[in-house]
Amino acid sequence: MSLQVLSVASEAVPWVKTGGLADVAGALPAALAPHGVAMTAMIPGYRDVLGRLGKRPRTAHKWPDLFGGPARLLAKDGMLVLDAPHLFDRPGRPYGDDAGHDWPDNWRRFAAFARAAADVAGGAAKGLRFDLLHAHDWQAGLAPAYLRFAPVRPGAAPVASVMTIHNMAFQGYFPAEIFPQLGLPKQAWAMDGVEYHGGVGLLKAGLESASAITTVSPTYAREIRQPDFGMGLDGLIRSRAAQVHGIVNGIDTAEWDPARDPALVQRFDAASLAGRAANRAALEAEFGLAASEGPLFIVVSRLTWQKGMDVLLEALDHLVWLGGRLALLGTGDAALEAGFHAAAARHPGRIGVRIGYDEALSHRMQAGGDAILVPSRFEPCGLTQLYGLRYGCVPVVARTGGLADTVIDANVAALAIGAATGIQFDGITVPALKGALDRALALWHAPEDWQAVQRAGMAQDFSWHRSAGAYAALYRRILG
Ligand SMILES: Nc1ncnc2c1ncn2[C@@H]1O[C@H](COP(=O)(O)OP(=O)(O)O[C@H]2O[C@H](CO)[C@@H](O)[C@H](O)[C@H]2O)[C@@H](O)[C@H]1O
Repeated sequence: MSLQVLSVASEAVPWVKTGGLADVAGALPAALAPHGVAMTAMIPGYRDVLGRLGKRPRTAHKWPDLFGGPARLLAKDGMLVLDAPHLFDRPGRPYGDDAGHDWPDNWRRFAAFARAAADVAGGAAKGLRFDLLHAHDWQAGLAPAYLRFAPVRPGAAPVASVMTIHNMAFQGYFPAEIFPQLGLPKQAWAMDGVEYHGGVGLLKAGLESASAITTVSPTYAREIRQPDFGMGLDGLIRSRAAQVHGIVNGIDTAEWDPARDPALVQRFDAASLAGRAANRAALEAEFGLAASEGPLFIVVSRLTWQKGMDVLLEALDHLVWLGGRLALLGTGDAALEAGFHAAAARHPGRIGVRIGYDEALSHRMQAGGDAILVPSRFEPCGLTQLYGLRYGCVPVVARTGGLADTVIDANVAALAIGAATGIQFDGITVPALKGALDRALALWHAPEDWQAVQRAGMAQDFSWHRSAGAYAALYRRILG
């Protein structure tokens, strides 16, 4: 019989997405099915999600009072949605208002979500049975802690859990005053419980309590043992090193398939790379860029410090000087948004900027761009370089985290054996990035090498199959 796993995440495609977590949480259930794992995803009932649930979802469970109001568990198409209007039915975004301020009650919203998930995994909802709970990021971090410290059925065999870190920078840290309201027993207030630097750490609680920890690439799993990357939790990661696993993300190869993608002006594959030209011309028109002999770089990213966007800004004059152009799509820090607008004004026809979130445009950019820039300071896995590889858009990436694990640098040896798939550089500094751009231009001016790199990237298998198998094996190991 299949293993029954409850996946608990604050976002999942196609329902709600602010970043890569949604891609992964959305893809895992289908990816795990061939490995004998029946995964059910549980997400919060944000207003948009409820609006799109359609008619007559089944009510699978009710809580008369879940952290201050009634709540229901809705089941629809194999997915579970926590309908708790006092926590999730409001305008704005999943974690904050439209102006970008976090909701002040985020601790309560996600403690309730985690409590409900632990209840469901523990067998509270009639007809739903689970062998294991898989929690993603801080928003689900308390779920393993509830299973450990306050199970719905005290005395029953504890439900096993996995805690996945998609980004160590977001830890869900709240003041100590919330602790008495979490419904956890006193012994949970401990170094190896939820206490963290005198407050409550939601991700920390999950990392201490889960049966195993995963992160989304082997290199990041190693990096977070170091203070620079562990961001305060490196000691914990070192102490649990035997239970920490790096499993690289896959991508949805049906959604991201240049031979079938409905968003593209012209579809193509590795044998018909010339088909990219029409996509490139369309992209130039869309971004107001002048045609040129040089490569068209793209960026699809949150505009943040993590993504090295401040460093990129400082390298843009060099990029243009080299004969390159840039089309950028992203949202994030106001100062960075303003900086990219200013760069576009300084280099009309050379730099085009679109501030916003646009899924279809991101597909057109991967199809029409020549190279994608990912100069992240840290990157647990990264998905946009994987989309780039699949679309023949050569990744130029920092050698960190999942970027180090998924791109093969076009050094002389790798080029000689046809293995190179992109360009990597060390250290997120302006000179290092400029050096990478110099190398990209040199490769661009050797068209045979460039195309070999494109084709080698497109030949890689980044489907979920292997990684889903690794998750399935981990679940089985935990359950003995
Ligand atoms: N303006 C925009 N318009 C359209 N689409 C946009 C967009 N900005 C971003 N995206 C899309 O959002 C996703 C971002 O995923 P990433 O993995 O690159 O980073 P993120 O930091 O969000 O995820 C975290 O979790 C994921 C999943 O584990 C890790 O890969 C990653 O390293 C970690 O930081 C991609 O699908 C990208 O195409």
